[in-house]
Amino acid sequence: MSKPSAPPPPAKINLSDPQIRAVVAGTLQAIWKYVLPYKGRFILSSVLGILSGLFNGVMIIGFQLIFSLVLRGKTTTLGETIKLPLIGELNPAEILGVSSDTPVGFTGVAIACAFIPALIFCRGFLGYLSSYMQTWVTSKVVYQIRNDAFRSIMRQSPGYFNNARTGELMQTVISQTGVVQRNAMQLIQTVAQRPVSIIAILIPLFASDWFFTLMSLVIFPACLYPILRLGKRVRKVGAKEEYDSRALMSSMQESFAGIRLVKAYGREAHEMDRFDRSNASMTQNMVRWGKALELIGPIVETVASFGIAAGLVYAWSRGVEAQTFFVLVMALTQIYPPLKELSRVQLFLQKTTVAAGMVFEILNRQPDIQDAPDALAIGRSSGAVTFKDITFYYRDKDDVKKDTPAVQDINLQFEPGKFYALVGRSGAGKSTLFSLMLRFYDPDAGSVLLDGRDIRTCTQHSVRANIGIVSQDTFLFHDTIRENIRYGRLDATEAEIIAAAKKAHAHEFIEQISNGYDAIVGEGGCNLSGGQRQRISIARAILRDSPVLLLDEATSALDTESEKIIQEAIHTLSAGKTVVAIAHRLSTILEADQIIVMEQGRVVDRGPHAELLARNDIYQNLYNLQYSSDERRES
Ligand SMILES: Nc1ncnc2c1ncn2[C@@H]1O[C@H](COP(=O)(O)OP(=O)(O)OP(=O)(O)O)[C@@H](O)[C@H]1O
Repeated sequence: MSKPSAPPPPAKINLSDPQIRAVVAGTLQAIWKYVLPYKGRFILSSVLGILSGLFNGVMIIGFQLIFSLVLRGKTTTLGETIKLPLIGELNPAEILGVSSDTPVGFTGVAIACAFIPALIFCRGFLGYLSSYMQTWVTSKVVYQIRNDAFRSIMRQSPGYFNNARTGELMQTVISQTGVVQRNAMQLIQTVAQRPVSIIAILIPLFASDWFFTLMSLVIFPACLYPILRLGKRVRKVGAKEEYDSRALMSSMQESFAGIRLVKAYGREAHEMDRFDRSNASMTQNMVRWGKALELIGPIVETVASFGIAAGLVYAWSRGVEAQTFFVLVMALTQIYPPLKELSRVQLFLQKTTVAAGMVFEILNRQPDIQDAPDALAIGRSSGAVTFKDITFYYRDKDDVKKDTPAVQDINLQFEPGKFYALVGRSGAGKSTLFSLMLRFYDPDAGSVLLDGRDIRTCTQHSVRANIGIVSQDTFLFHDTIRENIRYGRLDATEAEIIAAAKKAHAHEFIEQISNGYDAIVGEGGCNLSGGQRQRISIARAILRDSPVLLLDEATSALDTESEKIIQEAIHTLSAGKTVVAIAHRLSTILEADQIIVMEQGRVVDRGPHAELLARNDIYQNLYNLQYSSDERRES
C-alpha cells in the first residue's frame, strides 16, 4: 500500500489576481445555481438578516432614549428634552401629553428599562429566523450537491476508478460538501448582513458625535496590517487541512478494505503508524488554523480599545454627557463583531473555494464513456457478439496511452447459444475482452457488435442488461442473502429469488444457516465460504437471465465437492445463452464449442481441444502447465 497521494493543496487565493478571481466567481456562480430553486427562502433569510442588521440602529436610538430617561438622576422630569441621533430633540412630556414637571419616577424607569430586553429580543429573534432560514437553504443545497456528486461518481466509467482513490472520493462527497455548507453560510451572513449592521450602527453614531466616531474608527486601518498577515498564514494552513483530511480518509479506507491482509501479515502497528502520521499532521494544521483564526479577534479588539481610551479623554475635554458616551462606546463595541467577521471574508471565501473546487471537479467531470445523443435502448438480444478489428490501449491517469496495446486486431464471432473458452497466459488480454464487451472502455480501433449493431450506438444500460457476469472475485453487499440475490433483478419476487437459489444449488445451504435468506452475509460476504459466495453470485446471474454470460472462473481450486456443485449451477445458468468463459478448468475447456487461444493481446488460434493440442505450441504449453493437473485430479 502506497502512501496516500492526494493532490497537493491548491495555490493560495489571491483575490487581486484576475485568474483567481475568475475561479472564485465561477465557484460562487456554481453554488448559486444550486441555491436558485430555493431563492424565495434565500431572499427571505437575507431580508430578515438585513432587518436584524438595521435593527442595530434602532437599538442605539432606543438605548440613547432609555439612558437619557434613566441616567440623569432622580429629579429628572418628562419635560426635559432629550437629544437623539437622527431624530433630534424630543420632549417626552409633550409626546405623552402630560405636564412638563411630571417626574420620570420608578414606574417610568421600570417601563423604560423593560424596553431593553424587548429590543435585544427583537434583534435576536430576527437574527435567529434569518440564520434558521439560511441553515435550511444551505442544508438543502448541500443535500443536492452531495447527491449529484455521488451520481457523478457512479456515472464515471470503470477506467476512472483505476486511478481514483476511494477514500478521497468519499471524503470529497461527505466532508468537503460540509465545508462548503458551513463556510458558504458564514460567507452569506458576512457579506449580506454585516455591512448593513455596520452602516446601521454608524449612521446614529455619526449623527450623535461625528468626531468621536471618526476618531474611534481611524484606528481600524491600523488593524488591517496584522490581520492581513495572519490571514495569509491561515489561508495556507486552511488549504492544507483539506489535503490532509483526504489523505487521512484514504489511509483509513485502505486499512479497513484490506483488513484481512493487514491481519494476516500482522501489520496492525504499521497501519496505525500510517494513520497516526496523517492524523497528527491534520491535527497540527487544525490547531494552527484555529490559533491563527482566533488571534484575529483579540488583535482587532486590542487595537480598537486604544480608540476607546482616547475617546474617553476626548469626552472629558468636550464635556460629553455620561449617557451619550455610554451609548457611543456600546455602539462602537457592537460594530466590532461584524467588522471582525468582515475581516474573515477572505478566509471563508478561501475555504469555500478550495472545498467547492474539489466537489465541483467531481460534479463537472464528464464520464469517459457516454451514451451517444441518439443512442438506442435495445431490447433483449439474441446473444450474438462480434469483435471486429479491435485494438485497445489502456491509459494512465493523464490519459496517456500505454506503449503496447492490451488487445490487438481481434476478430471474433460469438454465436447465440454457444459456449466459448478463452485461454491464455496471465496478461494475454482475456479480461480486457470482457471489459470491451461490457463497454467499460471504447476500443481505439474496430467495434464490438451485439446482434450486428455497434454497441456505441446503444445505451450502455441496455447493452449491459444483455450481459451477465459471474466473476472469480464475487462481490456481495453487507446485506441479507435475499437482497444480494435480488440485486440481479430488483423487482424479483420471493418465489423467483428462491427458484434462482435452487437452480444455483444455494438454497440447501441457505436453509441450513440461521436466519436463512435473512442472514447478513457480512462485509464482502465474509460470513460465507468462497463456494457459497460463488453460488449466491450465480443465483444473482440466474435472476438476471441475460442472453450473454461472461464467466471468469476462479483460479483457486475449490474442493472437489464444491467445484462439482458450482459446475452444475453454472450449467443451469448457461443453458440457452452465449457463454464466454475465461477458463481455468479442463472440464470447461472440454465442454466448449470453441477454444480461443490468446497470447500478448492477440488471438493466435481457435478450435476444439484435441485439434489445438495437436497443432498449437502455446496451447500445449498452457495445457501442460495449467490443465493437465486437472486431468490427473479428475481421473
Ligand atoms: N486497468 C488497467 N490499466 C492498465 N493496464 C492494464 C489494466 N488492466 C490490464 N492491463 C494490462 O493489459 C494487459 C491485458 O490484461 P488482462 O487483464 O486483459 O489479461 P488477462 O489475460 O485477463 O490476465 P489474467 O489471466 O491474469 O487475468 C496486461 O498487460 C495488463 O497489464
